[in-house]
Amino acid sequence: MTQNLALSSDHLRLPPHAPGLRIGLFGGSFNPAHDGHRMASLTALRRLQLDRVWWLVTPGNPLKDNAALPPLAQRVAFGREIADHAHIHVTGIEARLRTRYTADTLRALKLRCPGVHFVWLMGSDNLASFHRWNEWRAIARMMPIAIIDRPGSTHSSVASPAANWLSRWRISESQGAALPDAKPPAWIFLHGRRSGLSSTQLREQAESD
Ligand SMILES: Nc1ncnc2c1ncn2[C@@H]1O[C@H](COP(=O)(O)OP(=O)(O)OP(=O)(O)O)[C@@H](O)[C@H]1O
Ligand SMILES: O=C(O)c1ccc[n+]([C@@H]2O[C@H](COP(=O)([O-])O)[C@@H](O)[C@H]2O)c1
Repeated sequence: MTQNLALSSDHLRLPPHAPGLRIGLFGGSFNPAHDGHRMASLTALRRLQLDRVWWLVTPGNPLKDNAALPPLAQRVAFGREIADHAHIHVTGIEARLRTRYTADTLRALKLRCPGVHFVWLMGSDNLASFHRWNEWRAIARMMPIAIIDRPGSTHSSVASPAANWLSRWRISESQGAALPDAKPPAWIFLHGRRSGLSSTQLREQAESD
């Protein structure tokens, strides 16, 4: 079988999609998934008027030590239990795409899903370190971005090098519904109900039990 056939859309088992749909892409280690991920997804669904959010459970964040990362299938299965929502699809698609860097994943998804209005979603802690990601400016040119506020990183994120570079393309929070149709670069910072939950905290709790 050729590489192309191996990577055909059917084989990739992408969640249902169609031209015109508005889909938020929420990448993460999900080690483990928690209610903060769910709350952030619900905020994005509502405020950006998305049709779906796909959780892209990474085989391994390229900037993290993944030696102790549980298997992808386990993190996806638990993610599905936590998400428990008709409009949130939890997938390990990066393993099937054989991509690790977000820029490569987004390029591959755009190619395979023509006409879909994708938005990259991330918590504010990730905006604070976004300038360390591979091809981060290219990511911002590929699709609109929505940042979801998270306790502990509100100020560091908006003062970060990436936020500084992106500042001229920031749209007002009241314009969330327009973001999925906006020509990138375009981004928004969503404030609202926040969750202080983190996977680190849950792993530490599990270790001390
Ligand atoms: N409580 C939260 N509120 C908003 N966004 C969150 C929250 N927790 C995680 N996120 C976002 O979800 C995405 C995936 O995060 P990840 O799976 O690394 O969870 P985490 O809790 O940050 O994990 P860890 O503590 O191991 O770093 C990231 O964009 C992250 O910013
Ligand atoms: O592409 C990169 O360089 C890159 C660097 C750091 C993180 N990411 C992605 O950011 C998402 C959040 O990662 P994490 O581990 O903070 O949940 C996840 O999809 C990672 O693959 C991507």
